[in-house]
Amino acid sequence: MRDVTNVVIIGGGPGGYEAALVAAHLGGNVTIVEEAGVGGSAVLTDVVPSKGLIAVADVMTRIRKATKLGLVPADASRTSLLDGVRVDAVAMNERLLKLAAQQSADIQARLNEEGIRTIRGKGRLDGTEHVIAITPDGVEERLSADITLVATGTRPRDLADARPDGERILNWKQMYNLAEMPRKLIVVGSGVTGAEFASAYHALRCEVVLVSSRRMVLPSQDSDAARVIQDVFEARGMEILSQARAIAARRTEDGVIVTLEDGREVEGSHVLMAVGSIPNTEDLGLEEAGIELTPSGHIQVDGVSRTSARGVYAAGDVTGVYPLASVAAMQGRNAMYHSLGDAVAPLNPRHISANVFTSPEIATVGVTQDQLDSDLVRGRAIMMQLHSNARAKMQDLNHGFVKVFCSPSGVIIGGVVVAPGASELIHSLALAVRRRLTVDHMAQAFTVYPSLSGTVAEAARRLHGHGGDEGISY
Ligand SMILES: Cc1cc2nc3c(=O)[nH]c(=O)nc-3n(C[C@H](O)[C@H](O)[C@H](O)COP(=O)(O)OP(=O)(O)OC[C@H]3O[C@@H](n4cnc5c(N)ncnc54)[C@H](O)[C@@H]3O)c2cc1C
Ligand SMILES: NC(=O)c1ccc[n+]([C@@H]2O[C@H](COP(=O)([O-])OP(=O)(O)OC[C@H]3O[C@@H](n4cnc5c(N)ncnc54)[C@H](O)[C@@H]3O)[C@@H](O)[C@H]2O)c1
Repeated sequence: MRDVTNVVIIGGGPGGYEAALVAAHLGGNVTIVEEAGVGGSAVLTDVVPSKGLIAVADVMTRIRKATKLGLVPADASRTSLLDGVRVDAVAMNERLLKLAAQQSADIQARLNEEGIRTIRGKGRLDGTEHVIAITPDGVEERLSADITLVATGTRPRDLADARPDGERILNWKQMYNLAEMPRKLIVVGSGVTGAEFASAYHALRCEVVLVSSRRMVLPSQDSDAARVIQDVFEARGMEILSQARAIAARRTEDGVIVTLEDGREVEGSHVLMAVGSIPNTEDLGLEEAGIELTPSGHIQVDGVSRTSARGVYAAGDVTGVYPLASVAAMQGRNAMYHSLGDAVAPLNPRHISANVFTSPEIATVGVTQDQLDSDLVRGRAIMMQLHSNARAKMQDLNHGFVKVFCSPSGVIIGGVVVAPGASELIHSLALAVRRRLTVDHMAQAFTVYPSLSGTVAEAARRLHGHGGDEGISY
C-alpha cells in the first residue's frame, strides 16, 4: 500500500469542497474536478445570491413596517417611506453576483492554501479507481483514485413547453441577469425555492402571482407554518393560484403568458420556473462502475456516504438525501472520515436543522408534527404564538410561533420556529435535539429579557412534568 492516498472529487460544491478540506487535513493527496467554479451551485447561483437577495428584501420589509412604528417621511408630500425607495435592479444584481464570485474566490484560496489541486473541467469515472478530467479546451487527464467522491449536485427541472430563455422565462439561476425589476412576476412552484423568490420579489414591490400546485404553499413544511406564510402572502397582496399547475409558458411582445392545466392563462412580464431539480448523474460512468441509483435517479448512499461500488462515495444533492448545503457538507466530510479511517457517526436526519427564508422565516429541526400526529413517533407538542412575547410586541411582530416536541419522558426531539430570524432561534433547539436535552434543561437556562428566545424557554417550561404520552396540546 502507498503512503499517500489519492482522493479525487468530482464537483466542487459544499459536498465536494468540504470533503476536500477534511481529506487534505487527514493527509490525502486531493484533486477536485469542477466544471463551473468552486463553491458549486450553492455559492455561485443558488444559496449565496438568493440569500443576498433576501437580505435586500428584508430591508424593504422593515421600511414598509416602519410607518406603524411612528417613522414617517420628512417630506409631507409623501404618504409612505417606501415612496422614496426604488430598487436599482442592475446595481442589486451586480452586487449579488459579485458576492457569489468573491465567496467562490475565497474558497478557492483556502483550497490552494491546503495544497488541494483543482482542475477546471468535466469529470467522469473510469471504473472505480480512475477519474477522467476533460478541460474546456479538450485536454484530457486520467487521474488515479484510491478514493473517489461524486458530488455533482442537481440542476433545475424544465417543463417541455416552458423552457427558460434567460430573458422572460427564467429559472432561479437566471434571475440575477435581470436589468430591470419585473413589472409582474409569475412564480411557478410553491416549494422552498418558489416561496422564497415570491416572498423576496413581493417585498421588493413587484406584483407577484404564485402558481401553487397544492392547496397550500410549502407542502413539505409544517402545515401550521405553511398556513402562516400563505396568510401573510395573501394579506400583503400577493395573488396565490392554489391547486393550479402550469403546463406552458410563452413569450408575448413585452411579457409572458403562462397556461395552466385547467385552461386558464396568466399574463405577466416575467415567469420564474421553480418546479424542482434533477440530479446530475449522466455521463459520469456510474453504471459501468457498478453504482446503483435510487428510483428517483439519485445515487444510492448509506449513512457514511458509501455507494454500492467499493472506494466510491457520493455526497450532496446528487444523493437526494436532504438537499441542503449543510447536509451536503456533512455527507462529504463523513465520506472522508470513513474512507481515511477516522471516527465517524452516520448522518442522522433527525438532527438536521433547516430554514425557509421567507418573511417570516420557518426553521425546523428533528421530528415533525406529521410524525407525531400519525403516531410514527410518540411524544407531546406545544405551540406558542409569538404575539404575546414582549420583544415581538416591541418589533410589531404579529405572525409567528414556536413549537417544541418532546418524548414522553421530556427529551426534546424537535421543534419549529416561525419568526423573522428563525434561522438563528432554531439553534438552541437543534443543540437540545443533538444532545438529548430535556424540556427542563431548556427551561432552566436563562434567556435574555426581552427576547424571542424567551418563548422557546416558555414552551419548554409548559411541557414540564407531563409524564406519559398525552398526545398533542396546543
Ligand atoms: C434557490 C436555492 C436556494 C437554496 N438555498 C439554500 C439555503 O439557504 N441553505 C441551504 O442549506 N441550502 C440551500 N439550497 C440547497 C443547496 O443549494 C444545495 O443543497 C447545495 O448546493 C448542494 O451542494 P452540492 O455540493 O451537492 O452541489 P452543488 O452546490 O450543486 O455543486 C455541484 C457542483 O458539481 C459540478 N459538476 C456537476 N457535474 C460535474 C462534472 N461532471 N464534472 C465536474 N463538475 C461537475 C457543478 O458545476 C457544481 O458546481 C438552495 C437551493 C436553491 C435551488
Ligand atoms: N432555504 C433553503 O434551505 C432552501 C431554499 C431553496 C431550496 N432548498 C432545497 O431545495 C429543495 C428543492 O426545493 P424546490 O422548491 O426547488 O423544489 P421542490 O421540488 O421542493 O418544489 C417544487 C414545487 O413545484 C411544484 N410543481 C411542480 N410542477 C409544477 C407545475 N407544473 N406547476 C406548478 N407547480 C409545480 C411541486 O409540486 C413542488 O411543490 C428543497 O427541498 C430544499 O431542501 C433549500
